[in-house]
This record gives sequence, structure tokens and C-alpha cells, in this order.
Amino acid sequence: MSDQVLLRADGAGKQFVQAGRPRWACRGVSFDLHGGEVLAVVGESGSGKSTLLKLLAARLACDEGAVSYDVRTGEAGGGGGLVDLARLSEARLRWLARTDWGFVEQQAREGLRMNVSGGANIGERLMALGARHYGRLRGEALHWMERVELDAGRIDDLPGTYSGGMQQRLQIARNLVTRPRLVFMDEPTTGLDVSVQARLLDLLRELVDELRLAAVIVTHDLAVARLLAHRLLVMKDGQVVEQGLTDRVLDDPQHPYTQLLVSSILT
Ligand SMILES: Nc1ncnc2c1ncn2[C@@H]1O[C@H](COP(=O)(O)OP(=O)(O)OP(=O)(O)O)[C@@H](O)[C@H]1O
Repeated sequence: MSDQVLLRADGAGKQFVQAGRPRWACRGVSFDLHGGEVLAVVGESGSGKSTLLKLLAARLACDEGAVSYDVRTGEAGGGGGLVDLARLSEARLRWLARTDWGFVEQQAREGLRMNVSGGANIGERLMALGARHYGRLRGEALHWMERVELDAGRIDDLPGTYSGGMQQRLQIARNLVTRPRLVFMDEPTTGLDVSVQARLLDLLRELVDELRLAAVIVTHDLAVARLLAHRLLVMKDGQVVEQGLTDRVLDDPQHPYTQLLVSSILT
């Protein structure tokens, strides 16, 4: 983990109108994420985890507070240092999302292009950055298929012919091909068979370590958080009720809600 702050949430909040009245989906969220650090966001359904992830990845704009990112010097036209995402143009945000960030959706289909081959899915981000050389694109696609343990012989097959676990691996490869520094993941293993989940988690842990990736992972599964995350952020009713090192929070939860969450998986 590095000393440098990569992503900062400073009182971030978002509200939606529900039944004709504004309601905060998440509010007052503050934390720093350092380079190479993995943060898991946990909490019950409806606690605001996905909304927070969308604020962090600039898929939604904050209604209160701010999210800042350490834009690399010379990249996206930035001059380096933490920049409020609200101050970046759409084009610069798109650039960040295609290069320095990844976003792994819970439903792999939402993060893949289902009408082009597995190899083309991996090459797409490189093409968006101007790569045109067929041999290089195919070489990169093969490399990443192997890296995520996909059968390279399936490179020309459509993702719809892959199993759920394979689609999730393909989505991960598609995101990592540009060597992002930060990956957002929304319940990346939910909905897969338990054995497939376990192998995917191992793979994610290896990739995160090897590539020194920073990640924000939304999960309702404390075992996923325990395995992958350095730090935990516990949400309830849109607010962060506890945050800290994963082992500390899970072994010695301070807030009654965290105590309930932890005890519910022990019983
Ligand atoms: N686009 C939207 N319009 C209106 N309300 C929304 C919208 N998105 C989320 N909400 C509301 O915001 C609150 C938080 O939802 P969110 O999806 O962030 O929770 P979550 O913790 O990710 O839940 P889950 O684990 O079920 O996905 C909920 O009350 C939800 O109904």
C-alpha cells in the first residue's frame, strides 16, 4: 500500500425522490483510499452501498460533499493531485473510466458487450486508446485470457456461450487490460456457485496483490470482505456507522449494528 491518497470521499451524499419526497440514499461518507488499498463496503440491502459506489466512480454526482481522485500527471489533461470529480468534464471522466479505473458489475452481462467475441471484449479498451495493430490486440487478449484462467481456445466465442464464472473472469480481464490503478466492484461473486465463487475470490486476491490494485468492493458477504479487504466501511440507512481495519472491525466490532452483522454470520 502506498502513502499517496488515490481517492477521497469528503462528506459525500446522494438523495433520490421517493414517494414524492427527497430521501438520502447515502450521506456524510468520508474516507481516504490509498494506492494499492482494498476497501470493502458492507451493510444490509438498501443501506446505500451501490449508490456510494456510483458516487465514487462518478456514475452519479454528489448532492452534498465531494469525491476527489488523484488524476495522473498528463492524463485526462490533468496536472496531478486530488481533483474534485465534479470539476472534471464528461470527456475527462470517460477517459478515467476507460483507462485508470475499472468497474466490475455484479451481472457480468452488464459489463460485457455480448455481441462481440471474448477477445474483442478484452481489446475494446485498448482500441478506445488508439491501439489498432491486430496482432498486438490479439496478443493482449490471449495474455489476459490466460491471466484470468480462461481457455484461450474460446477467444473467438461470444460471451453468451461462456458460463457465469467465465463471464465474470472475462469482465475482469476486460477491465484490467489498461492496467487501471483503481477498480470498483459491485458484488463481484454474488450469484455464482460456491466453488466458482471461491476460485474467483482467489483470483481476485492474486490480481489485486500482483498488480497493486486499489479497489472498492461492495459486498453483503463478510467472508469476501475478510479475504480481500484491508479496510471495511459498514453502512446502515445510508450512513457509515463504523470503519477500520478489516480484522479489527470483524474481530472487535464496536457499533451495535456491526456486532449484529458479525454475529449473524457466526450463528
Ligand atoms: N435511482 C434511484 N431512484 C430512487 N431511489 C433509489 C435509486 N437508487 C437507489 N435508490 C434508493 O436508495 C437507497 C439505497 O439503495 P442502494 O441500492 O444504494 O442500496 P444497497 O445497499 O446497494 O442495496 P442492495 O444491497 O440491495 O443493492 C434505497 O432506499 C433505494 O431504494
